[in-house]
Amino acid sequence: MLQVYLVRHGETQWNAERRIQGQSDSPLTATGERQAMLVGARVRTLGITHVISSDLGRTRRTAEIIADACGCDITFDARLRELDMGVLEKRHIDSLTPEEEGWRRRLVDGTADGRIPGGESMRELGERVHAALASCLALPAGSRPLLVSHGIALGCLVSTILGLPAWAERRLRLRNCSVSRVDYQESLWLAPGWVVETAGDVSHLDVPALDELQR
Ligand SMILES: O=C(O)[C@@H](CO)OP(=O)(O)O
Repeated sequence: MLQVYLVRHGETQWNAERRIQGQSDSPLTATGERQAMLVGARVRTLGITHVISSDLGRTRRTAEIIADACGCDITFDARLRELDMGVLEKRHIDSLTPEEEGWRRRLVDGTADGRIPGGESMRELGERVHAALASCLALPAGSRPLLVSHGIALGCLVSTILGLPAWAERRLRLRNCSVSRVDYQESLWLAPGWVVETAGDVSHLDVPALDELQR
């Protein structure tokens, strides 16, 4: 059975500052670098064969650290990028006007085609992250890939695999450098297709990361 590991990148400067990134970027903090090293130490014995990463800087750096621990090359896939959050990118969460907060809330309150001006809808995000995951099915038999991506992107992926709407991603806390696992099963008896084995495991981190709402 194909097992795919899903890792959110390490803490970044803007995560720590509660600043919206989306497809904008900021570097890992020293904490983020350490988190990535702890993921590497955890997964290096799991037989990871491929590291596939969003091409944004924070995921690239996280993937480099993990791939080094696993002795793998890295493949970059832009479909694993974070949700494009349009005109709100780079903005501090606490600086948003009520109208701007409404744009963000529309993304999480069930409007599949809602979007922040200049940004991407949850429907569009779901389509591309599922396409990226499906690509793992074409890897050689016996492959065990690890995907490095982002909070909303991975939350959307896991939520929709569970049969929840894409916007349920806000109800699933995927902290920095959390490890999730999804398996692809062919069974006719149980639910064929992707199943969630683990979501948001941080037991390998010495200090569980805070997410932007907890800071
Ligand atoms: O883009 C961001 O600001 C956050 C949102 O959750 O995502 P990530 O830090 O995982 O890229």
